[in-house]
Amino acid sequence: MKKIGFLGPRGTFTEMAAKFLFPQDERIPLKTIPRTIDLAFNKGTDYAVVPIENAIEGTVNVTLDYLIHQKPMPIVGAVSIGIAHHLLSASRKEFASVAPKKIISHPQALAQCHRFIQEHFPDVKVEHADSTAQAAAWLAKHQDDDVCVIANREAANLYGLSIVAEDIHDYRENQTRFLVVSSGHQQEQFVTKEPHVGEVTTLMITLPSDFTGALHQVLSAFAWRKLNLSKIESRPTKTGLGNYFFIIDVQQLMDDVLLPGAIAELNALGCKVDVLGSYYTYSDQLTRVEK
Ligand SMILES: O=C(O)C(=O)C[C@]1(C(=O)O)C=C[C@@H](O)C=C1
Repeated sequence: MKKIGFLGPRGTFTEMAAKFLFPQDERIPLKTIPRTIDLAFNKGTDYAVVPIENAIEGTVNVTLDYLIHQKPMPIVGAVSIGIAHHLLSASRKEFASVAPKKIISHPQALAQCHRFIQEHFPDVKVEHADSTAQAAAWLAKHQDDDVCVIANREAANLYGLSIVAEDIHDYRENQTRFLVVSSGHQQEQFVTKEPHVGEVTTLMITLPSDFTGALHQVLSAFAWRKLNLSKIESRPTKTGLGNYFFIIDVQQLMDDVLLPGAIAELNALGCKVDVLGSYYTYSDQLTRVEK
């Protein structure tokens, strides 16, 4: 049995992702995303499951930055999970009579429900929690009728809270992608019964200095080889204003010819290229049953 660290407590979306890929393994809830990554880095777990990107709100910067700048570890898998947010209260009420003074949740969840909050509770104080389930656990403990939290159905059930508004995320097709990173402790590739839905190699590309047409040249190394890209993102190197690197997802596993050729071409241009991982992707959309 493997040890899988995830952003806890029980009832987070990250737990759903970890359970989907590792239903039989020991899942260990951690308080924050950095702590989840730290424990795997220090070989306290075999794998960490961490959110990386949401369809509405974009990149989970803390995950990306922490993995790149603090604790680099190979990405060995990714899974997309359908995300449905609900408004929860300590006591059962009609939505019309819900009048919280405060709404608590994870910043990503609050951002994904921004329009709902603006429309129904424009003057209510919004407070950040380490995770959606952590906000739910707090409300279960404090039974405060002036507070609502945003979390999933699993958290409502686990912590005995009532759903006072369902599906409050601003866009219907809401999904979050989670990465599986390896402590390098066991074999890097993990085994799952789920069929994979895609293949990705994630590259981090640092340009030598800002030169004209740099991004164009980087992209053409992939384009003429017909290497399909599914994501390109720039993040600050944190070495000074205007210094960026690119994270690029190529839609295939590392091979012997095309990707090494593209990397050699980028190296010849003076770019530094790090392979952050080459892995299968999974999705719960094939198997998910709407509740
Ligand atoms: O708070 C949770 O339940 C999480 O698993 C974190 C997280 C995130 O960081 O994006 C995961 C999925 C949703 O996008 C909202 C929150």
